[in-house]
Amino acid sequence: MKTIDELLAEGVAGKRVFVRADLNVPLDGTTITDDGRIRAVRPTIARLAEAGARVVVASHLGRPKGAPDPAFSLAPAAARLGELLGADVAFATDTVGESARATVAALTDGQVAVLENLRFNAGETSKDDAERGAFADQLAELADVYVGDGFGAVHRKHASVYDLPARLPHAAGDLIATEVGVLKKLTEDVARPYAVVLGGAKVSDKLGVIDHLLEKADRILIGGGMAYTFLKAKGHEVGISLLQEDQVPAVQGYLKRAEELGVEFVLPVDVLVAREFPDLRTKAPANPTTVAADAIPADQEGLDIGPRTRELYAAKLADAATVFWNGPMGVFEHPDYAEGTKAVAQALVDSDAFSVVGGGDSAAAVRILGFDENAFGHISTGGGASLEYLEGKTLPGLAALED
Ligand SMILES: Nc1ncnc2c1ncn2[C@@H]1O[C@H](COP(=O)(O)OP(=O)(O)O)[C@@H](O)[C@H]1O
Ligand SMILES: O=C(OP(=O)(O)O)[C@H](O)COP(=O)(O)O
Repeated sequence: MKTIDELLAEGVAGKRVFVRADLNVPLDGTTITDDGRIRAVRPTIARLAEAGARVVVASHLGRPKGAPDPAFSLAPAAARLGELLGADVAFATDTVGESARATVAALTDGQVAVLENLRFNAGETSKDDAERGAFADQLAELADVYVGDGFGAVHRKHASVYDLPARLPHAAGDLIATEVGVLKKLTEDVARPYAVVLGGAKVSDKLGVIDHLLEKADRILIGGGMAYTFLKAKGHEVGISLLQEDQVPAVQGYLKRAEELGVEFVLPVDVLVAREFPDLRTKAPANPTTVAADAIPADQEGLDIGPRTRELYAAKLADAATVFWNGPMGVFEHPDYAEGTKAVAQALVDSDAFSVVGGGDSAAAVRILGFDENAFGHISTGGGASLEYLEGKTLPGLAALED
């Protein structure tokens, strides 16, 4: 892959450089609750701008349905990027339309613009090659050079990630270079015991990676929304908790194979439950109750691991030499459900293990809950992306950057 250093050596002054970033930051209304992903890509954008490029930054935010939706606007992220760069950042109110074309045409050397959310266009995520290609053609008109630096999205075969770099001279940004450098070590030479902690809400996306992790990890700890499909697979009722019913047979297969391979699966022994999902805006008290993991009431939802599970997980992480963690243990955005995630973060801080925390929300959780980023081996901007990298899969957004 061509690096930013090589690109700068060739000269970018006056060129329109398209930077595919991952500015998918957590928002409370229009307030960014954690700007880690913007800070992570800032150096690449700054270096290009300082070298006189006309930088066109593009990203997705959330999962809008292929049409404009103000709740998923990138305007707050563009404003924050401007603050971090200490420069005016222009914002196009569409992605490939009149506003984008005019905004890019008005850029002078060294200036930065952000386009509106790529996923406001159905072509971005389409499974149809022609539809994605047509959108990539429109994006290609806005740039002379492509820089891939949205590590969190490199596992997505999307127009801006996969099809666009095929249409323009391309290079990998500094963030992708750093992320791949750290994760590569975990695939080559991992100190044991190697523990993997999985949680979060993107259950269907991430259950599949377990199949491969069984070959790599010594211990797999399951929490967050992921836990309930496992508890169901063990024959327990999970009430109205997040459940991937169609994956239950696959999970039963993982549990069986783990036993055969001598991989230890650690599941919650107790959970915090409530009748309703908490209000994340008002943070009104949720008054959860603690129940055994095999006694979740039919009308209640599991929203965090319980106190006995916190202790169990801390003990299972204490003697690990390597830990990879993706996915919060509970709905950490609400204080009543943050203790499980805090306990795992604290266990990593306390242990001597080399720890990698990956994922937009997991990385945000660690910072929002007050932990020092430097207490972890590496905080990755990608959850699904790093899991699929560790799985050994060819990631579309990395393959597309090869020479
Ligand atoms: N038991 C649960 N039920 C529903 N959502 C959960 C549960 N536990 C955690 N979550 C949610 O998971 C989200 C993060 O999941 P995910 O996107 O998979 O992680 P990451 O961004 O770190 O890869 C958080 O917003 C959190 O509130
Ligand atoms: O947040 C992201 O991934 P992550 O939650 O796995 O870290 C990326 O921005 C990718 O988003 P997507 O999972 O909607 O494609």
